[in-house]
Amino acid sequence: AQSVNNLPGFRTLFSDRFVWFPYRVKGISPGLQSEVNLYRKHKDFEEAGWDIMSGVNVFPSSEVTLYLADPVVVKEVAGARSRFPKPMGPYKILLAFGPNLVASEGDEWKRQRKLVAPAFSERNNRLVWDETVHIMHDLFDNVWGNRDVVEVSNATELTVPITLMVISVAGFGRRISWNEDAIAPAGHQMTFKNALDLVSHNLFLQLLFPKWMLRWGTPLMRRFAVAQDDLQRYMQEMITARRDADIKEERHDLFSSLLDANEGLAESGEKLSDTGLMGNVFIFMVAGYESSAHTLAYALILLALYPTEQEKFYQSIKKVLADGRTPTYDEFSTLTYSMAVFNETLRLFPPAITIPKQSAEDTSFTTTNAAGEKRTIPVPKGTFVTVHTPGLHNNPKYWEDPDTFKPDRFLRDYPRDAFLPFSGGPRGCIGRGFSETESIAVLTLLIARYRVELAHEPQFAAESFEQRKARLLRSKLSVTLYPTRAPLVFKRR
Ligand code: HEM
Repeated sequence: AQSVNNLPGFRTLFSDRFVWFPYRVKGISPGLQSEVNLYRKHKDFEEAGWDIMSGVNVFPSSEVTLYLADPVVVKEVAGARSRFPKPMGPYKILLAFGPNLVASEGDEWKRQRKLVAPAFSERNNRLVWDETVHIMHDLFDNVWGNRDVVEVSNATELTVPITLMVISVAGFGRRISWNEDAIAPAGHQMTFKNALDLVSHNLFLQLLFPKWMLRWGTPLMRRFAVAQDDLQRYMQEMITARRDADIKEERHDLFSSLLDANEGLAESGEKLSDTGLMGNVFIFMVAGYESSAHTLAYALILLALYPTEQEKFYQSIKKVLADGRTPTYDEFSTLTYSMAVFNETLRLFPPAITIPKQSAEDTSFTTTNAAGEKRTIPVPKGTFVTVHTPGLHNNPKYWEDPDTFKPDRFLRDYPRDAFLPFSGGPRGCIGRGFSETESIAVLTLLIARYRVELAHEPQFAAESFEQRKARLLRSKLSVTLYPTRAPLVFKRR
C-alpha cells in the first residue's frame, strides 16, 4: 500500500483476478470482475475521494492494482501500448481455440493485428449493413408475419439470434435464416448456432476445469465439452472448404479476407497455422456477436423503460426516412439519433466492465479530486492498471445526471475521453465499425416498424419505476455483461 502512497481503496485477501472468488466481501475480495462493478458505477471512487483508487491484496501473490475513472489518465494509459501492455493472465480464457489478436502482446500482437486489420474494411461494413437489413426483413416478413403484437420472454431471445446470424454471414460467409439450422448436420452433434452459444456463454468452465474433468462433470460441463469439440470441427471445415475451393470468388466476409491475407503471407514466413487461424476465428465469433447482442438487448429494454425517449427516437427516424423506406448503407451517417441511442446504451452498460493493463515501468499518475486538489500517485513497474469503465461512464464530473437514459446527450458535444466502451488507442476494438453498423441497422429498422414496451406482469404491478428498472436491468457477466430477464412486447406501429 505504501508503494502507491496509501491511496484509498480495497484492502483484501484476494485480488479481483482470483476467478474462484468473484464476489464482494469486505476484507476478502473487491469482486470487481462481477456485476458489482456495474452496480457500484462511480460510488467506490466517491468513497475513496479520488478518480483513481487502489486495490492491495495478499493472495495469490501480493499485488497492487490502480483502478481508473479519470479520463485524462485513462487516455494516457490506453494510448501508450508499450508503457501499459495488457497482462496476459485474464486473457487465458480466450485461448480456448488457439492464439489470437485479443490475447496477444508485443511483436506477436503486431503480427496478428497486421494480418487481421484489413478484413475490417469498408466493404465488410457494407456487407454487414446489407445482411443485417436482410435478416430484419426475414424476421418481419417470415417470422413475425402479420402478427400485430409479438412477445419475447427475454430481450436477448431476440437479439442473440440476430447478431449470431450477422456474424455468421458477414463474419463467415454462412447465411442462416430464422427458420432453418434446427437440426445438426452430419458429423456434428449440435447446430453451429447452439455450439457457439453454449461455448461463449460458459467459457469460464474452460478456465476452471481441465478438459478431462469437463467430459466427466455435471450435465452442463459435458454439454460444454461436446459444444467445444463440435465448434472446433465447424471451424476446421470452414478453413478446409475455403482453402480447397476451386474458384476463389471475391468475398468480403471477415473469415475469407483473413484466409486470403494469410495465404499471401506464405513466402514471408509470417503465415498463421490452422490453430492460429482458428484462434482468431473464434475471437471474431465470441467478440463479434455477444457484445453486440447484449448491447442491443439493453437498448431495447431502456427504450421500453423510457417511452418518451423512444418517441423522440421514432420521430427522428421518420424525419430522415419520411417515405418509410429502408435506409441504405450510404445513409448510415445521417442516422445520428440511432447512434446516440447505441452510445447511451454503451455508456450505461459497457459490455467490458474492466480493461486491464499493467505498468511496464516506474511512473506516476496525477489526478484531481472534486475540491480541485491534485494528487500524484507513484506507479511502480508491475502495478496492475485497470480502466474501470462503469466508474468512468458515470463520473458526475463529466456526465450530468449519469443514472438517466438520455440519448440526446450524444447529439451534443460530449466528453469523448470519458466514454471508452471500445477501449482506445492502438488496442482499441477492431470490430467497432462492424458492431456500430449492425446495431444501427437493427435499431432503426425495428423502431421504425414496432413500438417496444415492457411485458405486462401483474405480479410486479406495485413496483416503483426505480424498482422496475433495477429488476429489468439486473445483469450477469459471462464474457460480457448481459441482462438476465427482461420480457418485452413489440407492437406494430
Ligand atoms: C458492442 C460491441 C463491442 C464492444 C463494446 C467491444 C469492446 C471491445 C473492447 C473493450 C476491446 C478491448 C479489450 C481489451 O483490451 O481487453 C475490444 C477489442 C477487440 N474487439 Fe471488440 N467490441 C465489440 C464488438 C466487436 C466485434 C463485432 C468484433 C469482431 C467482429 C470485435 C473484435 C475485437 C477484437 C479482435 C479485439 C482485439 C483488438 C486488439 O487487441 O488489437 N469486437 N473490443
